Parts: sequence; C-alpha cells; structure tokens
Amino acid sequence: MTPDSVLAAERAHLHRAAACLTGMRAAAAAVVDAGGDAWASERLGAARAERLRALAEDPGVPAFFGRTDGSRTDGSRTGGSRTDGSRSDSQVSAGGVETFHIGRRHVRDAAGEPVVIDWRAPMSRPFYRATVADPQGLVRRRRFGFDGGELTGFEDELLGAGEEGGGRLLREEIERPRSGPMRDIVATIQPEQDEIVRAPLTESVCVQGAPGTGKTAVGLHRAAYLLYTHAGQLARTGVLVVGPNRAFLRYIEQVLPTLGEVDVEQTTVADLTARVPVRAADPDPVAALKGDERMAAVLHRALWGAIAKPADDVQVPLAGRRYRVPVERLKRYVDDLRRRGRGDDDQLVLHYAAGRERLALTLAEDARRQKEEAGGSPTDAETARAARSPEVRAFCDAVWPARDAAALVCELLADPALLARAARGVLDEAEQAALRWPVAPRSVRTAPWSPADAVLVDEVAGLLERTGGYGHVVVDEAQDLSAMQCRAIARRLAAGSLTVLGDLAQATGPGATGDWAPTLRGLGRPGTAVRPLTRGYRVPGEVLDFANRLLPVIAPGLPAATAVRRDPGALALRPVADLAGPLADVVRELVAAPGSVGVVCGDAAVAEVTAGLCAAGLPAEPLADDGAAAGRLAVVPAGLAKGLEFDAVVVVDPAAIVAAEPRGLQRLYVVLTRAVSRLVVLHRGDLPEPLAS
Ligand SMILES: Nc1ncnc2c1ncn2[C@@H]1O[C@H](COP(=O)(O)OP(=O)(O)OP(=O)(O)O)[C@@H](O)[C@H]1O
Repeated sequence: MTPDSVLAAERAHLHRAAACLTGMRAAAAAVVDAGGDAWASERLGAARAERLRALAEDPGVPAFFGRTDGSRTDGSRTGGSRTDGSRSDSQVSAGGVETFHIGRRHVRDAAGEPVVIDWRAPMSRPFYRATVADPQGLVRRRRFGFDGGELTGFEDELLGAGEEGGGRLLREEIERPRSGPMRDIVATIQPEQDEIVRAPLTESVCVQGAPGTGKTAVGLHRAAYLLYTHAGQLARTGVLVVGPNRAFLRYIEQVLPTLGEVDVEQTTVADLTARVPVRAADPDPVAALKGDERMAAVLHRALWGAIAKPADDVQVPLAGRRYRVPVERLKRYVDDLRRRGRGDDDQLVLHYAAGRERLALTLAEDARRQKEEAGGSPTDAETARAARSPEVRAFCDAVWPARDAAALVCELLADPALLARAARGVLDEAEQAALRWPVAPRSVRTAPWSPADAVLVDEVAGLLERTGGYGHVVVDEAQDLSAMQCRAIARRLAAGSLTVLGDLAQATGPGATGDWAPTLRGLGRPGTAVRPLTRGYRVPGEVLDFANRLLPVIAPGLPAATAVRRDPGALALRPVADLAGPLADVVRELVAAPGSVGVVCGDAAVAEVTAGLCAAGLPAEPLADDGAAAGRLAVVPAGLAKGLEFDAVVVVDPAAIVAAEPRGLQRLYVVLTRAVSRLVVLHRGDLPEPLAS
C-alpha cells in the first residue's frame, strides 16, 4: 500500500469509529429510566448521565491514536474480555494478521464488535511494551499524527522485521506548543512508564524520577488505569490525588477528565487538613520541628495522657435501681480501653472518642450484669439509657473528657506546662520553647494557625476518630512532605495502595531528608519499592546537562537523567548589567513564538518583574496559588514553579533565587528544568558556583 492509500484507509476507519461513538451515545441517551421507584430512577439517571459524560466526544480528540498488527496465532494477543477488546473479525486481514486500533476509550459498532480498543485494556499492552527485542506478538506498531482532529500522518515500526521507530511522533508530541493545562500522554507512554502505569492495584510504588521524566503524567495515567481495571472496587473506595499546591492542581486537573475519569478527588495537603483557618507562617526550623514525627508522640500523650484515674465508685442507674461500680473495677475498665488506644493501625486502634463511648457502655453493662445476677433481665434500651445517664456522663467527663482537636493543639501551643508534660523525654526545652506561641490566643479561631499547625490538628482529629480511607492514593512531589503530612495522607489510605511520585533532588521542604525511607514509613508503606525514571522527556539535553551540574551538590548519588532529545538552540545564558531592559527584549522575542512563556524569579521579585514587563507593553500576569489559570505569559514565583512547565522559560537572577532560602540550590534546579523548548538565564554577575564551572 502507498502511504496515501494507508492514510485514506485509516481516515475511513476514523470516520467509522466517530460514527460508532455517536451511535453509542445515542443508545446510551435512549436508555429509559426504568427504575421502579424514585430512588432507583435517580440512581439510573445518575449512571446514565455518567455514561453520557464518559462518551462525550471531545472535538479535536480523535477516536484512536495507534494501531497494532500481530499474528493471530500468538497467544499473547488473545484473551481480552468482550467489552475490552475481544477478537474482531472485521479487523483481521486476509494474511491472518490481527489489527487493533487503540484509543482513549472503547468504541464498538452496532453489532457489538470492537472498533477501537481502550488503551487500558489488556489487548493494548503490546502497543506500549513491544520492542524489537521483545515484539510481544506484534509485526507492526503504527502511531498516528493529527492536526486539530484530522489524521495527517503515521509512523510505522516493523517490529517483526527488527525495525524500531525513530520517535518522530514522540518528539512532535512533546514539542507541541502548550496553551494551558497539562495534556495526557496516552498516545506515547513509553515502556518504562507503562510498567508503572500498569503495576497491580495491590502494589504500592514509589517513583524517583528526575525532572520531566513523566512522573506526574505516569501517576495520573496509573489512576485512570486502576479505575478502569478495578472499576467496581475503586468506585466504592475512591481514588485521591494529592499535589503540592493549587496552582499545580489547576495545571494537572484536566488530565483525568480527558481520560474519561471525572470522579477522582484532586487536592492539596493543605486542603486535606484544613480544619483551622491558616493565617500565619512558621520560620523554617519551627515548621521542620512541627513536621517531625516526634510530634505524633507528643500529641498522642497530650490527648491520652489527660485521661484521669477514677477516684471513686460510681452509682449507675438502671431500670429504676442504682448499681455501684467499685473504683477498682473502674480503673481496670479505663486501663483496658486506654491500652486499645495504642498502635499505629488507624483501622484497628480504638479511637479516643469511641473509647469514651465504650467506657460509658462498659459501666452500663456492669450494672446490667449486676441486675442479671440478682435475677433481673434489663433490656438493651434500658442499658443504653443507663450509658447516657447523668451519673455515667459525669464520670466520663471527669475521667475521659470529650476533646476538640483544634482546642487541644491550641492549649498545647499556648501553655508551657501542658506542653512540657506532653513533650517530656521527646522534645528538649529549646524545642518546646520554639513551638510555643509568644502570646496566648484569645480563642481557638483567632489563634495564629500555620500550615504545620493545621497538620497537627488533623493528627489529633485522627486520634479522636477514624478517618475515611481511599482505595488508592497518588501523592505527587512527595519529596517535600513532612513526616506529619505523610501521616495525614496515610490516614486517608486505609487498606489501599499508594503511588508516590517525587525527586529527592527537588526537595525544598524544611524537613527534607534526602531519603525515601522516612517518607514511605510515614505514609504507612515502609516496604514500598523505589523505581527510578531517568529518561527526561520535557527538557532538551542542553538544558538538562546544564541543570545537572547542580546534582553532585544537591543530591549526591542520585542518577542524572538523560534527555530523549537535543536542540542546540535551547539554552541561552545571558550576563546582564541591569535586568529590566534585557528581560523585556527576551520576553518580547519569546512571546512572538506559539506556546506558553514562564518568567521565573524569586518570590519577592514577582511584583516588580510583572510591573516591568507590563510597562514594556507585554501582557504579563503573576501566577498565584489560588488555582486561577496561568496566562500565556506568566510571571512565576520560584516557590510555585515545581511541577509546572512552559514552552519557553526565562530564569531571572538565579543568584537571588538561591539566596532566598536554605535549599536555594534545589530551588534553582527546579526552575532550570521547567522549559520544554527554550531556556534563557539572565544573570547579574557570576552564575551560582556549580553552574559557573
Ligand atoms: N511518554 C511521553 N510522551 C509524551 N510526552 C511525555 C511523555 N512522558 C512525559 N511527557 C511530557 O514531559 C513533560 C514532563 O512530564 P511530567 O510533568 O509528568 O514530569 P515530572 O517527572 O513530573 O516532572 P517534574 O519532576 O518536573 O515535576 C510533560 O509535558 C509530559 O507531557
């Protein structure tokens, strides 16, 4: 076949797939809500709306992006389920070669035969994994090029004939100008990424990946894969994606919906733990201390240590009589329940509030036993009433008082004696002094809560009551999490599994350890295997090599990434005497090309840089951490750059970025690795040391 006739045939298949998708949509819309009652009907309606949403055709998103041709006799190519991709006779050619088109979602014709196979189905696996060395039954892999939904080209790899492709379409896909949020990578997931995407649900994974190796993309595609493969289980338990800040979430939030997954919760640790109004910031050493795992022990003692020893017998009223529970028995009941409050398994441990309820019930049951021994037979309702009696309540209030998480942390940070008692043997005096608020707040709500305090409040809330858990949690930029933040996430994990994504070389958090072990321990999955990703997709080789000069200083021992592509014009280092004029010139040139432009500067310089660019007639807008979309020309505070990317990046005054924080070189490494096509570094004086050499 000539290339033109191949294109014509593939376009015909594309039109057929689009028509079938329209047919599927019409069929789904025609389903009559046949529920027998209002509840069932509502449920059916919701399910139908969901299905319609999933089938909604995104204009410009073609029904398929790839194709596999394989021999029919090869065992590895059979065995997909009917809805995922059973063998389609309509796609078998005369030569016995079986063809599957791979797309974002399954499409079938009116007879139920597959026209496009969902990328997550088992039948699609060879499309992502096959190599010349291991063709997995494929003789050919075909990738398609599109322009605005129109099929414009294709790239074949004749794996059976030992011919692997040159990655032209991969490169085009990476370099396609960005116009806003992150895109999916389903068409070009690479084998080392696919292994992580398709790891079993029961397996937690930790991906240590250099900048631009696709960690975020892999984590999101893994969520979509798991939701497809374990739909029933995960629909019940849910999937949670945790990112570092709202700007980042805004950037990634469209990826899962474009993959057809609209019900994944995406949030930040700050939002996850937002139980108090945060209005203050801690100095780095204090934030590090509040994030230290020793705080868990302090809080545990502050809560459970305040349970008092029973001092007197209690008279429990039951069904018109009073029964005395002697103090010795009361002490034993309290001790037994306290013991059950120890332990780290949130699912098994007795929580404080439940312990209080249990204590009241235990007293009532003691009285019930006494009555039974005397020949009475009290009912369950009478026993429950006894547990709620003023006498039992008064005892519980005195011995096992009801507590509020925010109030407890507030008292602890405001009262040196309380803190000393809870922190004895755990924190030294200097550490206790560092934790204390200088002035006792007038109320819990007006206290100077910091983000790290909010995590402490969440920890106490987790001691009071069990936290609801998800079936799978994806944690991005995990290298920055404090031990206490890890615990907050672990509480939401229940029995589920984790995908942990991050790069130790990009750790800028105050408690960074340079080691995954404490993070994985804090997340409650200490045995998780760490898998490296070292092929850099985002950043051209020239830029990556430049940034990698920082590695021996910021993360000795960590393997440097190698870029999948090079571009001699990608990096420009410009020494300047004064920033304003040259910056406007550089930015003017960059915005003339299509795609996004990020001007990254120290957080303190954002207002000045934005004003300077605007004065030069350039439509610059500062990027804020409020979840608002970034403009095409964004002025990005270095502190918010993590995880983001732009087609062109200007790094303004790297020395100032380094000087602004203790882990400034790590921050510089982050900002130098945000560019897809061009990086310009404007510097006054010498470049920071490891870069100058
Ligand atoms: N297989 C792929 N095909 C096409 N593009 C890819 C592929 N893998 C990664 N990319 C692109 O490379 C860029 C970087 O991906 P991503 O943000 O997931 O990397 P990361 O490892 O999370 O980076 P960082 O450490 O900087 O946060 C994105 O534009 C992504 O779409």
